Amino acid sequence: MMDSANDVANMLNGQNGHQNADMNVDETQQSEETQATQTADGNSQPLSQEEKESHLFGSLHPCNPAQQRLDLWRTRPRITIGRRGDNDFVLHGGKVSNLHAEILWDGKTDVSSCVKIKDMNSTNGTFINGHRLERGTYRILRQGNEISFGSRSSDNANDDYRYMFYHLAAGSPKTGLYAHYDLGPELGRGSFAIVYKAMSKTTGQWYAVKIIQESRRTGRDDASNSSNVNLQREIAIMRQLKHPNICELKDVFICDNNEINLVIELVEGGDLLDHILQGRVTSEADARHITYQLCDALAVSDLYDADHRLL
Ligand SMILES: Nc1ncnc2c1ncn2[C@@H]1O[C@H](COP(=O)(O)OP(=O)(O)OP(=O)(O)O)[C@@H](O)[C@H]1O
Repeated sequence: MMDSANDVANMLNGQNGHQNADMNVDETQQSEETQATQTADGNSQPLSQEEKESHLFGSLHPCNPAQQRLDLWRTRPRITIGRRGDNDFVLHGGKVSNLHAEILWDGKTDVSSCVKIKDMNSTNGTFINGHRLERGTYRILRQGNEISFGSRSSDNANDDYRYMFYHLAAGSPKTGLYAHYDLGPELGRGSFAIVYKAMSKTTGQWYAVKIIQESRRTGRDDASNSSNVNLQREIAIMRQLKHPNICELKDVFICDNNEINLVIELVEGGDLLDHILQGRVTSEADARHITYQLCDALAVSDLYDADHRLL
């Protein structure tokens, strides 16, 4: 059982060479030297940060320099946090409840890896990015979320138990969508897909990523040969479609779990339907202009015999 945040940090420094925010330069250098792998010719090579942290599913980095970094070990997928001594992490703040929150990891080490936090009916609340969780409820913890155990009091700087969450279980992806794109907020949902705003890691340019689940598209979990052939055909057609009123397909990723990720041109400004419902199409001339653009795009897609539902 880990007794306190300090004990955990000390243990990590001693046994695993993990660095605290307040570790001095000499100690840091020494820790990097001791964390080396032996190559065949006897030379040692420093471990990458990812290798050094391969025993962790996440870590909590304090915003308050008086606090220690909290490392979340893979061997302990359920971690309790609170003021009482029997918690995995003991935080002594006046606004921290005896049992304040728990953090749960689903044990996965690929991009589907998920970490969640539960507020354990704390008196002063658990906050994610400044928003208080309802007592006893859960949230998914995402990379970069700020977690606060109890609200920060303005008159006592030490009573600041805010931490930045790092999700380490999945490592950095080497292939697939997540190797090339960082996903941003959800843009919307359709019958088959959830669409996210996404940024190319190489160019910094924004796109829309349509994540299509096989089960939503075909009603089955496994991809049949015929549905795969149809999909490949549709993708081939979409790649060829070039029209100012059709979002250009930039990239396609087909995952092992039959999920399909389409990276397409981002169109900002919202849905046409919302536009109409909000009364922003006011004149016949507006309606004519929109209808013309729709028909023009459909005419081009018809030339390729494309499936309009996928467009
Ligand atoms: N290229 C894009 N740029 C910006 N937002 C998009 C883009 N594509 C889709 N969206 C948003 O995502 C939502 C879902 O899109 P999707 O294409 O999956 O479904 P749909 O065409 O709206 O509905 P259905 O699947 O029922 O035909 C859209 O309503 C829109 O808000």
